[in-house]
Amino acid sequence: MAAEACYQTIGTFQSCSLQNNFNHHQKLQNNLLKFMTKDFININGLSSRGSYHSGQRNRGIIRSSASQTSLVDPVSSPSRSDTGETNKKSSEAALILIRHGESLWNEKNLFTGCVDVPLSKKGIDEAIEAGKRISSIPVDVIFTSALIRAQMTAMLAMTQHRRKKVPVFMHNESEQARAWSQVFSEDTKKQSIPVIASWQLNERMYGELQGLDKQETANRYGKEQVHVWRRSYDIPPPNGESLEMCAERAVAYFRDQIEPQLLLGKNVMIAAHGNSLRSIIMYLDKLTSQEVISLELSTGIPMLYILKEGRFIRRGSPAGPSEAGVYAYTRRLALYRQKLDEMF
Ligand SMILES: O=C(O)[C@H](O)COP(=O)(O)O
Repeated sequence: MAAEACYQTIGTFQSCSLQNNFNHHQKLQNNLLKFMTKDFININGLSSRGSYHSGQRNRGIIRSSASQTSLVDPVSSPSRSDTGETNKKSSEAALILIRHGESLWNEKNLFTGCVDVPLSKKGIDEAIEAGKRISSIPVDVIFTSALIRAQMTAMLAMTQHRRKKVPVFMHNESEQARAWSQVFSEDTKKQSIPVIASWQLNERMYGELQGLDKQETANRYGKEQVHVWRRSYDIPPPNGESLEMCAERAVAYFRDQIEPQLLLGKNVMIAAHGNSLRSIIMYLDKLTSQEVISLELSTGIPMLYILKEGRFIRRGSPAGPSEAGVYAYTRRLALYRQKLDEMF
């Protein structure tokens, strides 16, 4: 089916009120799954410049190797961990990436890097809005950085989640921390989402630029030099990290600690930073070092991937809590959302 007609089908699907018109929804859902096994339209996802921005509808077709065969085969059950099943290897999992909301130093246009500053009021609002946009997508475990702006973003976003599980920070920094933060109720554990903070997901360390005003720095060193420090792949700022160096730690952590969770069928949210996420997206989308330098991430915009049989398929950014189109991406997400509608 032509992409345009498929897009219109999604549009019709979105106009369907999921709560009270299940039969119509089911019929549309089946039709849509049929259509979307061929071409996938990236809704609100990558713009032509390779950036993720809110509210941008992109009718471009993104063909990934997986979507050229079947989009995502319907799976029988919603999130396995929701059904209490053991950690059996699953063929599919959702991955949500969110760059932290605006920080107080973003607001002042200061280089931040690994300096630990909180969100601004706007950043708090962005985090809550991001939470609304992913409120019906399953989350079984959250990874974040050691920096408060990413941690605040994760926690604020989860206040909007419909499943109402409680994110619980894991404290493994010492034996005593682990012992003193234990939970002794299996039921309570089932109603919790572990949050794991690691420095490997921190923003790139900006060295001697940290705390400097970006405009003043351009005035002092020249616009071109600052652009090279900010957006080259392998040239670090003075005594700081290059994107390549940031990618070495962030991608290694993703592959060692996060990807195994996804392969077990766990649905994951990562709340992190512009450059640590750019390096992870470089890995997920198999971007070259040339392609990644033009990738920009807005603060607080969630991005959805589906891991399907070992392949990451980009799904773009859910436009809003009622974005039925997101759930058309895979039957499993649609079933999860239907289960939430029944539960709450
Ligand atoms: O650390 C910072 O200053 C920002 O979060 C990211 O800055 P950049 O967009 O200049 O890499």
